[in-house]
Amino acid sequence: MASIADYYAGKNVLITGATGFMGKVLVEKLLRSCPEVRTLYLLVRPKAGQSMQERVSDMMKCKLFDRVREDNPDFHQKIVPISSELTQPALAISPEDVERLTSCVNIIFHCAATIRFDEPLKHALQLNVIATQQLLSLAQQMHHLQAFIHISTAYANCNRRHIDEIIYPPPVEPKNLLSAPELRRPNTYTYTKALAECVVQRESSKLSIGIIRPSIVGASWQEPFPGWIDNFNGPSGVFIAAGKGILRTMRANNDAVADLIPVDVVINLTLAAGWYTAVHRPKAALVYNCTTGGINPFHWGEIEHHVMSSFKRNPLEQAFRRPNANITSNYLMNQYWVLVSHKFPALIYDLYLRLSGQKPQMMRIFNRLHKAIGLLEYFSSQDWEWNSENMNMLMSHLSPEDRKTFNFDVRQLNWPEYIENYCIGTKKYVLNEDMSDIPAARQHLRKLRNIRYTFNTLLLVFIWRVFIARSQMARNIWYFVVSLCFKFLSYFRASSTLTN
Ligand SMILES: CCCCCCCCCCCCCCCC(=O)SCCNC(=O)CCNC(=O)[C@H](O)C(C)(C)COP(=O)(O)OP(=O)(O)OC[C@H]1O[C@@H](n2cnc3c(N)ncnc32)[C@H](O)[C@@H]1OP(=O)(O)O
Ligand SMILES: NC(=O)C1=CN([C@@H]2O[C@H](COP(=O)(O)OP(=O)(O)OC[C@H]3O[C@@H](n4cnc5c(N)ncnc54)[C@H](OP(=O)(O)O)[C@@H]3O)[C@@H](O)[C@H]2O)C=CC1
Repeated sequence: MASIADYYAGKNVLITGATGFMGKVLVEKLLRSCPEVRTLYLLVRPKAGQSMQERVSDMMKCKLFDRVREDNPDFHQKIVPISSELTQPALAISPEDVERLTSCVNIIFHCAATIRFDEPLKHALQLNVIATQQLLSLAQQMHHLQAFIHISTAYANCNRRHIDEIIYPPPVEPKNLLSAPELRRPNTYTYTKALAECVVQRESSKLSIGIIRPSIVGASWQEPFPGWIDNFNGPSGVFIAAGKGILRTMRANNDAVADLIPVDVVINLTLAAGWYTAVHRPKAALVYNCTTGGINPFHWGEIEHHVMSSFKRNPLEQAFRRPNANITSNYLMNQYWVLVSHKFPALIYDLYLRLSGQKPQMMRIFNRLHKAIGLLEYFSSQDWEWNSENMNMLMSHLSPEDRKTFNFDVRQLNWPEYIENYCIGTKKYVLNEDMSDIPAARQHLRKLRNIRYTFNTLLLVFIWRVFIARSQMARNIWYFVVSLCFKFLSYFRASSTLTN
């Protein structure tokens, strides 16, 4: 049977969401590991004053593409951007482009979505559900289509604790969408992704379909290099906030499984699923839960430990305080620490800014942080069990060579090493900080530690003085402790003179 790279040779691939985090990694891996692929058609919209061509050429200049550039400096010739706004009727693709796509596309990867948890329901439905439906209609007009791969999320059915690789009944009948009385999901994102799965499944008698359900997608594990990440989504923003010493507390369950999955693992599985769907043409849509928890579990408490230790060794520049975040599942405890470790220092710092004639900003930053972590806590406070039989089945169909090139065997993942590279990745690729500045960043942390020691000592002395002045008992304790110290010191001196 043809290897994965052999299968993609000469194929025309259509990708939505190629400018996003996962889409970029998909484009890069296809170009690097399937160098004979014919053309990648990317559905892109103009954005922020840039045309779609400018956006795609900027994307190809990014460091992620360094290895591809080395192997094939002309790789951009394989990329054809197609103008498309997915929320518009017929995806706003011109008739000429429709003609072109329907005549040649062999495989579709549908990655585009809004992943914001606070997206207004109407827009989330428009993009995650209705655009998916429209893309499926376009797919049905394609004469040579062999597979349609839809990227969903492992949390589409987060109202269940155990999640099989099946499509569950939708939270509401998709055609009654806008009159739905309640979400029955923590946010509009998971709700609309569940509906999208249902919409996709309904076309599975007409198309060969695969559905990939990744859990929390994190930085790359191995490819194209360890630690690549380019956004603040999910845990990345939390890690950065903790590394900067801003985030000191968060509600999470230490013992719950932290189901992170590296982006390169998801993309390798996606490409392998594309190959399997096209070659084996399964009768029903196959769902692949792409998770780590059941195979190589790691917990939020362990993540906290390794993130803190990594940022102490490789500090971020200009940290607000020394990294020292603690997670707790106790609501009251968390509220206490929010008050003491977030709001109080923010208040003092803003006061300092005001007094020095600058604009106060710390409280505003903390309010935004609290909004963001408030939306994530649902996922860090409980755990789920995902069945991953289809992932194992797919692995068993790969040749030994493909298992190496398209590795998605997370049993080999060494978590402490992965988290270290992840934290360094946020520093290098999200914050664009230079590794050569680490000695200065360490020096800054030492300065912060000394400020904290001085502040704590002054505070202690102040409290003690106030206490001693008011209570006879406190004075007695004080004299007792001081005389004990003197006795201990003189005993220590005497014994050291004797031994000399
Ligand atoms: C050590 C501790 C260990 C414990 C650690 C526990 C981790 C527990 C993770 C669970 C994770 C579950 C994940 C579910 C699994 C999916 O299904 S994955 C899909 C994941 N989707 C997301 O993560 C999206 C969540 N984000 C959102 O919904 C919105 O961004 C938020 C959080 C509501 C914020 O909205 P907003 O205030 O309007 O801000 P937004 O426009 O997004 O961004 C404004 C600016 O802030 C930046 N920013 C955004 N978010 C952040 C952030 N978190 N921090 C800093 N800056 C940020 C943006 O880059 C942007 O910068 P500029 O472009 O203005 O320069
Ligand atoms: N990140 C994660 O942790 C997880 C992600 N997923 C799923 O993986 C997929 C990719 O996620 P990720 O890469 O992280 O998301 P990103 O937000 O990074 O990328 C989203 C992509 O969709 C495109 N897009 C959004 N709106 C439109 C529109 N109206 N018209 C055309 N294109 C549009 C964006 O284009 P533009 O650049 O123009 O905005 C971008 O390319 C999604 O389906 C998501 O649900 C699943 C589980 C976890």
